[in-house]
Amino acid sequence: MIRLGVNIDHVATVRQARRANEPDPVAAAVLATLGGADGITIHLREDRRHIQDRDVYLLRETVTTRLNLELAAYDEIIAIALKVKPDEATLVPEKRQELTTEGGLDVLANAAGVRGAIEKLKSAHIHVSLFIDPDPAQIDESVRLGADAIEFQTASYSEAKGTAVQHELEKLRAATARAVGLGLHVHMGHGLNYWNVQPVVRIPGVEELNIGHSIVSRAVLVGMERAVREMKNVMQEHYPNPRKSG
Ligand SMILES: CC(=O)[C@@H](O)[C@H](O)COP(=O)(O)O
Ligand SMILES: NCC(=O)COP(=O)(O)O
Repeated sequence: MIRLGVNIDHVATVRQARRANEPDPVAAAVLATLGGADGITIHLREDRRHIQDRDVYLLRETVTTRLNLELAAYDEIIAIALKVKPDEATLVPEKRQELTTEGGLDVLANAAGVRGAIEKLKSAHIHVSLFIDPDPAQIDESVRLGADAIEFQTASYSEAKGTAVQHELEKLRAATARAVGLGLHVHMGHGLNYWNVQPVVRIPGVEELNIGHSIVSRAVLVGMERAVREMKNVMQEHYPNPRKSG
């Protein structure tokens, strides 16, 4: 079965709306875990618009599953990662002016910086993933740079309309097959929700999905534990079961 990493960034977005102390992402992580989350994902942005340094340190102490820290390759943030030692670090692109992450990290254009970041993180025995487009050249370079895993950005798929949806799904299927063939662990994330996740869990070779905004949006209405449980149920219901296929 595919693991679910719950991204709790936007619990912190609600807190930061008033620069208050609640809702606490640490409490959200406990509830997400009770709901069946296989890991917790957080994005410590350079502009600290949501997750704060304090959240990262406390979550390292309290997360009992896997802590995945998303970060851009800024020296300051890498230094925090080396201190905190998350189970996994996912290198992502980042721009202050963006509303949310836009596309995948261009590991070809940023090879030197990405290689340096990977070397530092792996020297601290942190599993490294690269958040990239489902593109053969990006996959091949990720292998050359020494990544343990890649996370295909699914924004292009989640924002697709009409016939483009199947085209984007096919890109994800082909990219996953290529990456698995090259020995990479394959994750996916960005813009996945309770409906568009269904075809994604049927892609052979995907090991983990990182889902945040749609789960937090549901959690605002029904609570985090139930929102995560419902996502796990959708993933399990649509995951290909060899026994079912007869
Ligand atoms: C990399 C990615 O797609 C998300 O995990 C990331 O966290 C998005 O950034 P925001 O959560 O700040 O929108
Ligand atoms: N890397 C994707 C992630 O962690 C969550 O993205 P989203 O579901 O908040 O769009």
